[in-house]
Amino acid sequence: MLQMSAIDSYYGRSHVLQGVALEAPAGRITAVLGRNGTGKTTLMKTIMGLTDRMSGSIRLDGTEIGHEPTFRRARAGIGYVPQGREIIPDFTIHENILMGAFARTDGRIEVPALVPELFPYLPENYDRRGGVLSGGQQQQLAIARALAANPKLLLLDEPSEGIQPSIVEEIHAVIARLNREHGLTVILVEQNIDFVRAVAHGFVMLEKGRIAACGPIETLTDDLVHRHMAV
Ligand SMILES: Nc1ncnc2c1ncn2[C@@H]1O[C@H](COP(=O)(O)OP(=O)(O)OP(=O)(O)O)[C@@H](O)[C@H]1O
Repeated sequence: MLQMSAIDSYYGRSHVLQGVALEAPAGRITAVLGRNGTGKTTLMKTIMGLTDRMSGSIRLDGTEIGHEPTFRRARAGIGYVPQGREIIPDFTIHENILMGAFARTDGRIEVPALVPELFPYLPENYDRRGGVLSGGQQQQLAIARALAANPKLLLLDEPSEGIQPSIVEEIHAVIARLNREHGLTVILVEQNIDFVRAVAHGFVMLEKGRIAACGPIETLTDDLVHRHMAV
């Protein structure tokens, strides 16, 4: 589905990703791991075209998209749930979800059928403003907004960050369902190794902007986790 090779990515003069390669096969969950500040969010932003500059190749189903503007990447089928969620606080739940639908190519500005099924809270509270929701509700909303674009590849940047544990489990269950029942390909930045081992098929481990290790999830050893993730 997505193949990145020889990726260098920059913010101004800051050279963050250095020679990164990643393969996210269709129908699979690929986890992006590593310590804070090592470039995980930059990797997601690079896929969306949101860093200042990059070189290298990003192919989506064989088509080079690495030099396309962000909106074309969204239209090509990449949904993005950013770190911190970036909900528009003054927009209602309904309006926030519909924002995602503008990336659809068929012009259907509507809430996808999947949303009430996965997140019943959202349609029951369409008129509430995004800014008054809890962290967990905002995360649900951010995922619903990404789904409204009908993506084939979903990028999730630390979806459990800053959310109370009981809600984290719900979010994790939704991610597993989106992949297993709905066939969505996922790239997931996640610190919870137990969850990663339970749902992911493959991983890349970043260290200071480079790939320190990658492979099938069975090869994510405790040693690798301790070496590259322990503080
Ligand atoms: N907008 C920016 N301008 C300049 N440097 C940035 C910018 N955003 C991030 N960086 C730098 O790039 C490096 C990688 O940051 P990034 O946010 O990708 O890491 P991360 O692995 O996602 O960390 P975290 O888990 O804390 O989110 C860090 O050194 C950070 O300071």
